[in-house]
Amino acid sequence: MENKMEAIICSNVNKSYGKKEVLKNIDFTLEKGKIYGLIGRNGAGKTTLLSILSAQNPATEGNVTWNGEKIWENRKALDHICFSRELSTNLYGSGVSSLKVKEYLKNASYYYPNWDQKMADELIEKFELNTKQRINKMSKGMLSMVTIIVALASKADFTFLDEPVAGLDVVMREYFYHKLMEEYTETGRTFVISTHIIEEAADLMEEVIMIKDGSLLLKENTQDLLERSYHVSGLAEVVDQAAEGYEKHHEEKMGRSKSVTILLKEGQELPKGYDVTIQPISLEKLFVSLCGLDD
Ligand SMILES: Nc1ncnc2c1ncn2[C@@H]1O[C@H](COP(=O)(O)OP(=O)(O)OP(=O)(O)O)[C@@H](O)[C@H]1O
Repeated sequence: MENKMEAIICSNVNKSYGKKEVLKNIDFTLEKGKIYGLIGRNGAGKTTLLSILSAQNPATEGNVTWNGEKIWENRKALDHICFSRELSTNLYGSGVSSLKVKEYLKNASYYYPNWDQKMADELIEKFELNTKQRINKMSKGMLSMVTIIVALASKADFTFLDEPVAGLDVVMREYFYHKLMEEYTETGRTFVISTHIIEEAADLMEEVIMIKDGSLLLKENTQDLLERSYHVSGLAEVVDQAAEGYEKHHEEKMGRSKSVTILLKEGQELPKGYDVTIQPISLEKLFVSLCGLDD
């Protein structure tokens, strides 16, 4: 199949609600054929960003383009973009919550031009969903299943999922990760997945997009990022000497001991010759170091 997928470019996007700036100068490119992990603390701006990237919400300033075209009110561009929003049982006023699952999926099938009913049916069966059930009678995990079905069956080139595994049990989470990888490998679609369960999904993320207080903290290949991130611990004064000149985060003192996370810059090597312990760090720990309470 001809690969027609192109990049989505987010240029200097700002979003304010009244005086509150929720997104500040977000500037990045989503390349075709990648799985991105979008991580940030509660309220960091992840959902707002995804809603702007899919033209469900207007930016206050800045632009989002697909294949060079602005996506806002652009049906052609939006045919290639799916943001399967988190459902809840009390979507007041939207009319969605009183729909039966099959009605909700039917609507989605009309909206997405490449809708794959076979895939939707397969997922419904695996998730053991009763499609006659109304959205407002479903459990949190079941609601996640419905949003996953819409995302995968949409076949959209750029597909965004907002905390897709919220409420799913571990068996279903594993199944979702497996299905996502399978779909990604077969089609080369682009996925952006926000999640708070970082470690579980870390292996899936080719790139990490980290948002902190509405700003883009980093966007980097996951492997590269982890290969330059280390935890240094030992006697406080020795750690201070060893970490001199490095980008430091999340310094923690415990009596005479201390630990710090360092991020190597390009060409920088690990400290040598100091009596300290230097260990690689997990993505989750790195996230806490960069976005945690103490920094
Ligand atoms: N419609 C709105 N009106 C006013 N403020 C809003 C609105 N939607 C979001 N916000 C605010 O924008 C900020 C970012 O919210 P957003 O939902 O994008 O964060 P998030 O990173 O997805 O959080 P979480 O991980 O908790 O889901 C929050 O401070 C939130 O209160």
